[in-house]
This record gives sequence, C-alpha cells and structure tokens, in this order.
Amino acid sequence: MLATLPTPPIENRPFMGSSRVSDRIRSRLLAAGHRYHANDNIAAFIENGEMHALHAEVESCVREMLKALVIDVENDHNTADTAKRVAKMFIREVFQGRYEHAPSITAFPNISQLNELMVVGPITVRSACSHHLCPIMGKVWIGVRPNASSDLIGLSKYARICEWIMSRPQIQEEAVMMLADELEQHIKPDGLAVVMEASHFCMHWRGIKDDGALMKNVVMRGAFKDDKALRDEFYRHLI
Ligand SMILES: Nc1nc2c(ncn2[C@@H]2O[C@H](COP(=O)(O)OP(=O)(O)OP(=O)(O)O)[C@@H](O)[C@H]2O)c(=O)[nH]1
Repeated sequence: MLATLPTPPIENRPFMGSSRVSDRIRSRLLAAGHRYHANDNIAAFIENGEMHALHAEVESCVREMLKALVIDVENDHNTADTAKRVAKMFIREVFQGRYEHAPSITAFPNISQLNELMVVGPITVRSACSHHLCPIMGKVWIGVRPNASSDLIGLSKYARICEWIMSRPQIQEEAVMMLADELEQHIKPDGLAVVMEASHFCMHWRGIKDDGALMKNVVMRGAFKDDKALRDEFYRHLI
C-alpha cells in the first residue's frame, strides 16, 4: 500500500511556479501528501502533454551526465542520440510502471464457486534495482485460492499487473509485496501466494561479479499462511 505524507503548508512547496515539468509534478505530489519513491506510481499527478516535456527534461539531464563522463556527445556519432534513447527507455519502457495508469482489469464473478488452488506462472518479469538502476530479470509464480465471492480475472491480466508493478526501480522484497497487494485488491481471495526468483545484474555486471546467485522471495497470505497442505500443493506446481 502506498504511504501518504502530511500535506506541507503552501510556503513549503518549493516547486510551485517552476518552469521544469518534474518540479510541477513534484509540487502536486507534495500538495496531495503522496509518496513518490522510485517504486511508486505517479500517473495520477501527470497532466496531458507533460510526458513529452518530462522526456525532454530527462534527455537534457542525461546529456549533461554524458558530458560529465567526458564523452564527446557533439562529435561521437555513437553517442549523439544516446540521451534521447536513454530518456525514452526510462520513461516509456523500463520504468513505465511509474508513469502509466494501472492496466484495465476485467473482473468476472466466480459463478462456479471455484474454491480450489489455481496457479499461474512462471511469468517472466523485468525490473531494475533502485540502488544502481541495473536490470533484475526473473520469474514469478502466483497461487490463488478464491472463494464464492472472489472476482476472477483474465489469465493475461496476471502478466499485465506483474509488468506494471515490475517496470519500476525497486528492491525485490518490496516488489513482491506490491504485487500481492494489487492482486488481492482485484481478486479478494481466501489466500494468495507469490514467489519471485530473479537474477540481479548489479551483482553480475559490477560489484562482486557473482554470476550464479539468484534471489527468491515468498509472500503467503490468508489460507496459504495458515494451511500447510495448500502451501505444499502450491510449491509442487512450481517448475
Ligand atoms: N535486499 C536487496 N538488495 C538488493 C536488491 N537489488 C540490489 N541489491 C543490493 O543492494 C546493495 C546496494 O547497497 P550498497 O552497499 O550501498 O552498494 P554498493 O557499495 O555499490 O554495493 P556492492 O554491490 O557490494 O558493490 C547491493 O548489495 C546490491 O546487491 C534487492 O532487490 N534486494
């Protein structure tokens, strides 16, 4: 669940009236007391036409970063458009889960009153760590035990919700919790399980350069927490 912050008094909102679009968006977030950590969605605070301006602002900042890295962006044909590409990659692609509204999810009534285990996965997920902005590549398995009043959602929607949650800079421990919150809110099941296994490029590409290590996280809620037989059955389906 997103944390909300106390609304600061108007004189403490330093970004009002700024010409930078990121400042205007930040100002609305502060006014609403809405958290804007790397893994928070801020789509509700972006107005029509501002994504284009945000892209231009990020492009300009990436260009300055490349210059600070002493790369000749004026004359190097390979990096001349890199700032534009990186801005597009962050805003429209790999971090789009911050800037786009949640996918629309059609819910169907559980007419046949299914109350048995349902498992979806492995769903391929791509994310990035908020520490180094390095890729996280992995798989997610979801277990659901609905009850008669649960809503059922289309199979593809599990993957769409995963994509929306994962396309943000974050840590895996928080990503699985956010995913579980979102699924619970839509399905309202008796029990929900999420398992994520992922490879972190901040460990492979740089730093310790360990190629093999994976991180696994488990979230068990409701019936999955209380019922060992259900939990074991779910684990048997993971491949
Ligand atoms: N718990 C957790 N840690 C993560 C995740 N993704 C990356 N990390 C780790 O976050 C840590 C970043 O912390 P720091 O120690 O400040 O960074 P650093 O000095 O660059 O760390 P090294 O990678 O050891 O060089 C590193 O140990 C990463 O491997 C994640 O999803 N969960």
